[in-house]
Amino acid sequence: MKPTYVVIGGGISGLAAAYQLCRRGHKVLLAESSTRFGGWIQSIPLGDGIVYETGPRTLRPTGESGRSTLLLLDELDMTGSAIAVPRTAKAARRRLVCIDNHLYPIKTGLSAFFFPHAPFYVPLLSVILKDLSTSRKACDDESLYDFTYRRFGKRIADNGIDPLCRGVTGGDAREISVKAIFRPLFEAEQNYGTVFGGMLRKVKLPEVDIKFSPHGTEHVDSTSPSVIRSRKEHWAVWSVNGGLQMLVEGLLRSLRSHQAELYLGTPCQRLEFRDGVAKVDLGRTTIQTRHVFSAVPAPALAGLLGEEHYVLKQLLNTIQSVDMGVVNLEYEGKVLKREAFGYLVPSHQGGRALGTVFDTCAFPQKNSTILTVMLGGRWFQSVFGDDPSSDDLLEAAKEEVELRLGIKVPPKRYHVSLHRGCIPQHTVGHYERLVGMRDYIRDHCLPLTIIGASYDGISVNDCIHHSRKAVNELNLV
Ligand SMILES: Cc1cc2nc3c(=O)[nH]c(=O)nc-3n(C[C@H](O)[C@H](O)[C@H](O)COP(=O)(O)OP(=O)(O)OC[C@H]3O[C@@H](n4cnc5c(N)ncnc54)[C@H](O)[C@@H]3O)c2cc1C
Ligand SMILES: C=Cc1c2[nH]c(c1C)Cc1[nH]c(c(CCC(=O)O)c1C)Cc1[nH]c(c(C)c1CCC(=O)O)Cc1[nH]c(c(C)c1C=C)C2
Repeated sequence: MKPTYVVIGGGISGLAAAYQLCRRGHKVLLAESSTRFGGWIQSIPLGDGIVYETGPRTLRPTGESGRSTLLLLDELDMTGSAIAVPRTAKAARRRLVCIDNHLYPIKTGLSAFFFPHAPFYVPLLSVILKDLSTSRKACDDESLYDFTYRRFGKRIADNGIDPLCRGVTGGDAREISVKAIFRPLFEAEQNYGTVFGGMLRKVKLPEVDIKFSPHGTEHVDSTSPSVIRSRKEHWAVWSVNGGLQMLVEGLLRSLRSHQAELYLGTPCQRLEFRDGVAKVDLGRTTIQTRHVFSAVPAPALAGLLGEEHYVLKQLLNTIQSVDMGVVNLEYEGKVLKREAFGYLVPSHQGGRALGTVFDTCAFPQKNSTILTVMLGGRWFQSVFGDDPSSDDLLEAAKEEVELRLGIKVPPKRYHVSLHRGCIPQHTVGHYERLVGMRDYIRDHCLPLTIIGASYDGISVNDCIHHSRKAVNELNLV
């Protein structure tokens, strides 16, 4: 009889790992502490066909991990359920930055190249020249802000990179590792001296793509119908009909058909390792397994380990996450003056919002306009205190859309979420600490694999890709 492998955490990372284990013919037990699967992926259907996303909403089709998710969609027989925004659509292309309550599109055309425009106020040509004339600083890592300030100048760092970082990590570019967002740019400087020079050489040498890849080169099948479709139709971003939760449902269907044991309301309470066997304490029962996949946030895993693993616990506890208020606002008819993906607010503008997504520009829903205001992030405590109410968050979101978008009418419906610790912060030195964690696990022969947004990337694509890769790379019996 085959041994049962245990996965703890039923977010997308845990589900993807369990799915891959099942595909490889293994028996799986998946334990999730909450009352639902999906983790931060949560789509709320309102009954009349309208769906709100309270977590992720768009996926990129490109890159190794982007193609992994498309391949998964095909494997789940869900090829037809993808909904996509082409690169030519304003809802994908136009990303706005808010400065002094004005919304400026980030221009990349010829005029932006030669003439200064808000929000950068410098021609892009001078940004390139600054990079080409700045000498290399050899280092293992640097903050995203310091890197871009040094190579591209203050305006790009303050009005481009700082808001971009808020719009991806909810965090502060002065703390986030450049490798978390711009690893190819960082490596271009380290390997070739300048970013633009390095990127040009990368274009000429296809194998450099492999070198830049932070996590190896697993082949993803490019004959996948969804990958082919995404290229033919020039997808910029995509989602799933009915919301990203449908991807979770697809994985669950497959897991059930493989007789995986799926437990909700079952927190792992302790993890012990002895003689190459893991003891997983699930409260009601304790399971012994040859290998456990931890897909819970890093500090949650630290809390499960005994003091004998003090060094690993300390490393895991360095990966802290930020809190976010997410407020979905729905209006009757069209209330936006222009189509766009949404806007971001640089940190130097202060305020409580990180930015707002114009959901229905990308994916129209009936006659409604749906906006999602993202609040707080790294600044959550300082702007909302310890314990804001849903009303506080709703008021902050309504004030935000009135101030920046001129929307004075009350929303027809809304949904408020307070996501505690929702986005892990990959701060300067993260990837070196990650090596330390994996070395510890290997050197102590722990039958443990760490997967999830805390480690190798926060996007849904990265979570899926690295979970499946982790299963493939292990020599399981
Ligand atoms: C508001 C928001 C917007 C986002 N937007 C995007 C986007 O547009 N595109 C994109 O690609 N990504 C986006 N992301 C990021 C992405 O959604 C997450 O990084 C990803 O879903 C994390 O998945 P995970 O499975 O690694 O972790 P989680 O979703 O955190 O799952 C971990 C699971 O472990 C469970 N757990 C915790 N402790 C225990 C325990 N002791 N025992 C058992 N179970 C336990 C938790 O309940 C949870 O279900 C967004 C995230 C947020 C919060
Ligand atoms: C305003 C805050 C946030 C918005 N989305 C997120 C936050 C914190 C979370 C988030 N968004 C994306 C990812 C995945 C990153 C990835 O590597 O794919 C996460 C964790 C997608 C994303 N959002 C923006 C960009 C540039 C990306 C990368 C993929 C893509 O190009 O689409 C920018 C952005 N985020 C938000 C807005 C309003 C916005 C731009 C206007 C909301």
